Amino acid sequence: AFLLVRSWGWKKAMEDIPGNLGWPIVGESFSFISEFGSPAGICSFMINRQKRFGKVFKTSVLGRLMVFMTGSNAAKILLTGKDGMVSLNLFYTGQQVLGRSSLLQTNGEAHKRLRRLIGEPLSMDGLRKYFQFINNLAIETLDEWSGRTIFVLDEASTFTLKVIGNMIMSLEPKGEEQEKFRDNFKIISSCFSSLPLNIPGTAFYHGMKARKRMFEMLDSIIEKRRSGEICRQDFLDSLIIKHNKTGGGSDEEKLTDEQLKDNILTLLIAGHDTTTAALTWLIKFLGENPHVLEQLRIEHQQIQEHRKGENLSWADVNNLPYTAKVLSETLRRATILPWYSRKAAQDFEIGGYKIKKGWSVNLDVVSIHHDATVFPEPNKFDPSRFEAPLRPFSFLGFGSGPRMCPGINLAKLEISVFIHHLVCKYRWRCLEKEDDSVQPTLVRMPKNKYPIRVEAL
Ligand code: HEM
Repeated sequence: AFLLVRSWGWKKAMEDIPGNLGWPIVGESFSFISEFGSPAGICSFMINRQKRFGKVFKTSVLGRLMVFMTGSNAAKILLTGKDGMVSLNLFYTGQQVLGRSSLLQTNGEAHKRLRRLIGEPLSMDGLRKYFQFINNLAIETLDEWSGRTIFVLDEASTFTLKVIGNMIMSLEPKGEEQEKFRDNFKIISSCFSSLPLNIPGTAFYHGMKARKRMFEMLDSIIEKRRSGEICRQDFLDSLIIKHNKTGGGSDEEKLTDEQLKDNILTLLIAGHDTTTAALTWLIKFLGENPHVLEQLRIEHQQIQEHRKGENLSWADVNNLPYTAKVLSETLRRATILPWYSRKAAQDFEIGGYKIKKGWSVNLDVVSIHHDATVFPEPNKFDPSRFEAPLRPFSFLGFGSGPRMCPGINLAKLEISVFIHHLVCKYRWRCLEKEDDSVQPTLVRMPKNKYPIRVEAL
């Protein structure tokens, strides 16, 4: 009765917001699910409603009343608004998969504390020790591409999973443990956007089973680390040694086993698909824009000439101005996370619209990244847009504010190293005609997985 009364009250409060709340209870869930599979993927639902109602509209999906809005003012309020005004909004499946202690499900002081603990090993200093592993893995991976036809998306996925598996828990890139880790991770990741039906046969059911297996694997690794049987200087060790509840020191800085495991899974999920998608789009955009590829190649070949055949160094990777612009333009043009979702924790107002506590508010980032007043000819791939400083909140590739991506340095490192070896040693041609269709997933990725034929230069 409470839910019905509340829902009726909200519907009334939403009267001034354009849009359609669909059928009672199910709302517009069926359209949302069916439009997922269209060429524009998850964005299709939003774009179609914007055509009918404008950039601000309401809807109801999977039992949630939602408002979509866009613009730098809305971005500023939603992403950096005063403490406790909004929280991150995950669908039920995401909440169950990541666990209640996940960074994505904590707010306020608890969130700040977790960010601090996680942020340390992901800082530039903390990442330095993984550079050699990433460099060697990029060289090996690309060696295997040469003379073959490959799907970039699949290969990028294997590369980024090996990097993050090694960084977090020193997993070897080959072998039985890597295979098991990969299989479980794939099942968990694909259930993330599935329907919340936990019954045998469904993706969600398989995902939760795979999560259990992944946690058993983590338990056994944590046990070995604690007993001193194995000691590695990786992400897991840094959290176990400094922050585990069984160790000494103040409890303020400690993590329970549940927090440890939920957050390792959170980093895997949040860091894998995003970096895979970014690397794949970047290679695709380079293939479609030969003049950008040429300019990028010059930046990387200059490093090679300068080092006279010696390997890429840590200092080189941190000084790649054109590569940084190419990555930003990739994230703008592809906008791999099309909207950032928040739940109002109190009543507030944006652009004259009254938002009530409990509503979901989605910030449409696609429109922000394609605003022709900031990015003329928005569909053109042009890294020179990032030469001059941009208006605040006009580029949100890694988000902004307290929830800004903590994996930004790792993502940039992986992508820069990989691209260095790719453009210095190889050329490639796409085996299909240009197509911007995307997969039916939350993170936007090319539908055709970008099939290419690779040759040594
Ligand atoms: C190119 C690759 C990546 C992109 C484009 C990306 C993008 C983003 C964006 C836009 C957000 C903020 C979303 C929001 O405000 O709702 C975010 C948050 C997050 N990202 Fe990334 N990310 C990338 C790589 C990574 C990596 C490698 C990791 C981990 C190792 C990671 C971990 C996270 C986590 C844990 C959050 C949540 C932060 C919080 O709630 O405080 N990301 N990412």
